[in-house]
Amino acid sequence: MAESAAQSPAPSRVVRSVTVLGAGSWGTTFAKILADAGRDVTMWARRPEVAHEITHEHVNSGYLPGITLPGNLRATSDAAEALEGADAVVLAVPSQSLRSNLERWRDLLPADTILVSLAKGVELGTLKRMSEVIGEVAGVPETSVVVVAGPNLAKEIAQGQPAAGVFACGDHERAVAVQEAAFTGYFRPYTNTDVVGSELGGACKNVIALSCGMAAGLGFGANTVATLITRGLAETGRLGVKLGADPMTFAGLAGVGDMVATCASPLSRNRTFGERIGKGETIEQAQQAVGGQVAEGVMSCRSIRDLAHRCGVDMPITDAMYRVCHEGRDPATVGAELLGRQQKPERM
Ligand SMILES: NC(=O)C1=CN([C@@H]2O[C@H](COP(=O)(O)OP(=O)(O)OC[C@H]3O[C@@H](n4cnc5c(N)ncnc54)[C@H](O)[C@@H]3O)[C@@H](O)[C@H]2O)C=CC1
Ligand SMILES: O=C(CO)COP(=O)(O)O
Repeated sequence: MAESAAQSPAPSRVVRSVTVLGAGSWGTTFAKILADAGRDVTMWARRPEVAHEITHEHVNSGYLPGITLPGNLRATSDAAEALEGADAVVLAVPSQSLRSNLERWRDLLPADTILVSLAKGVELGTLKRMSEVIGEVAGVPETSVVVVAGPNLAKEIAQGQPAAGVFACGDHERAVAVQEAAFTGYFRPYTNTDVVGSELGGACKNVIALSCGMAAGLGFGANTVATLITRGLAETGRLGVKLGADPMTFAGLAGVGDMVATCASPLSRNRTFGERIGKGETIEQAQQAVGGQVAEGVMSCRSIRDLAHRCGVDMPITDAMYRVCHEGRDPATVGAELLGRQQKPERM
């Protein structure tokens, strides 16, 4: 059968060895996917004891308790050793620390390696998307960065539960090469050329997941959550379109897919954080509830709000999350204000 134009062609670039920089929940899970797909994978962990545990005991007990990692997955806390000869380098640290980490790694990156971003956020201050930060720091075109997005709660994928992701890149050949490298029986990656939409989908849904968690914590049910998901998608789409995204991306894995998974799952750190706040806990208590891991939406509600203001885009739910997380406002009062805004048509 002739190959249809819609199918991904066989990659002309082949990714054999991959370095994953960051040994948190998604970094370790993504490394497991690549190792299960037969790649030669080395992880970098900040703490030597974490690297030792991954290599010798095949577990990362702090981030993925109960998960056995493949025997061909090894880790080191020496970034130079981890990066040597990598065909692709996966950046798996939180978005607000990506710049400072990458500045340390920049001179160690192999020439023409494929840079892959797992981070879902918008940088505070610069208001840049992660591929823009990576392009700037690494001195490569931002269009060469492969962005991973979609409904990918780490724990479920680490357990081998079926899921799909989307690998977005302006250079289709690079996206296809990473797609091929991460294709396993349980994880199905698609490609997309809309990097702006894919990155904004991933960053904005964390903020909306905070709001869904708060609604649940306040005792509200499925209608409230569905309303927040749908209107959250509407404000994400408004920002995305203003910044050049394809609106159809928000109907895909990076949009509605990730929005539904994160807003509905008790595994989501953002939703959990929001739920604790809704139940009356402080920011510090909510932070403890996510076990020291990063709930990206807490910082992203500020950067995305600033980006929306700069673009003249109305993002009322994001604005509400900013008021709760950064101005100490009461979630019930902010929720009532959100509901009582000037009435308007659904689509405008
Ligand atoms: N966990 C998940 O299910 C998913 C996470 N993501 C995104 O992937 C990115 C990484 O997430 P996770 O691996 O889950 O994060 P995590 O909080 O589980 O781990 C972060 C890792 O980065 C390292 N790190 C280096 N510098 C750091 C710093 N300054 N502050 C904090 N940690 C630092 C930590 O040691 C740790 O190994 C985030 O942007 C997240 O939104 C995306 C999809 C799924
Ligand atoms: O991005 C994620 C799922 O796609 C993970 O969400 P949390 O960071 O809220 O756990």
